[in-house]
Amino acid sequence: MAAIGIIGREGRMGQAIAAAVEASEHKLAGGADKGEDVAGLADASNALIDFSAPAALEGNLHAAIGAGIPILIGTTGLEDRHHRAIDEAAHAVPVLQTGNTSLGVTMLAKLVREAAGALGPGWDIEIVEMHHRNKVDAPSGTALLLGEAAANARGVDLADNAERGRDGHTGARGDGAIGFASLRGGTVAGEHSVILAGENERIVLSHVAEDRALFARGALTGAAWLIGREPGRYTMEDVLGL
Ligand SMILES: NC(=O)C1=CN([C@@H]2O[C@H](COP(=O)(O)OP(=O)(O)OC[C@H]3O[C@@H](n4cnc5c(N)ncnc54)[C@H](OP(=O)(O)O)[C@@H]3O)[C@@H](O)[C@H]2O)C=CC1
Ligand SMILES: O=C(O)C1=N[C@H](C(=O)O)C[C@H](O)C1
Repeated sequence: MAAIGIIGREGRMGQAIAAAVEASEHKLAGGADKGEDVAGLADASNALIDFSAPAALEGNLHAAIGAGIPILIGTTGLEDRHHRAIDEAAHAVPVLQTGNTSLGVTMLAKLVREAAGALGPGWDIEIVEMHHRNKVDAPSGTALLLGEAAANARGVDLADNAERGRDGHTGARGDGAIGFASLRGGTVAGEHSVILAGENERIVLSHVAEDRALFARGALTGAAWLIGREPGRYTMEDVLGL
């Protein structure tokens, strides 16, 4: 049994994770929200789960390092500097950062990698996502994760090939571009489609999250898996053995 600390405890995901902990063999060490004592929470926990905001990331990593415990980061909207901070922290403690903790999306990313690699850049890739009206970042972390999978399979940098937020007279899509489109509305937990468009045919690979409890269970599985590991940066593929 592990004591789990939740950063962003009062948020939508924080509440779902607390419910997942309640239903598991593990126990809740406590939670922290904006302005609260993350270092103290870390000292009382065997692992931290962070679903809060990018601005909180560096402090949360320091708290995990200070307590010598692993941290799973589900927060999205991260920038390059955040990823550098995660890489640095992973020298000291086990860290898992992912835009999506579900088994289904982890599998989808593998399928995207395989399809994008086999079909080559002649097939255009567009990634469409829809989320609830309160989501604050776009494209979603999952869309970017799927875009990374496609770019890796093609041996290119996503940053150099992404087309985000098209509007107005954009001109034709670039050769080898990976396009993103974001829809927001209602209570949608998370829907992602990766469209591979060739000559007169399309492949559409999709994932539908029916309830955010799914992400909460995945986050708890991941955090528990990290306990006792060597310092390093891990993925959901490592956790799920995919
Ligand atoms: N990886 C995955 O599988 C998933 C990732 N997510 C991501 O998780 C994050 C949270 O999503 P969601 O729960 O819907 O968002 P919410 O806005 O509902 O919750 C965020 C929580 O974090 C708190 N918070 C904000 N800033 C800080 C801070 N500096 N320190 C500590 N706590 C803080 C907020 O408090 P306050 O309201 O006071 O600001 C709030 O309680 C988002 O980035 C989202 O994209 C979501 C689902 C799945
Ligand atoms: O904010 C959300 O709700 C979600 N965020 C994650 C993302 O940005 O991909 C994962 C999930 O789709 C729900």
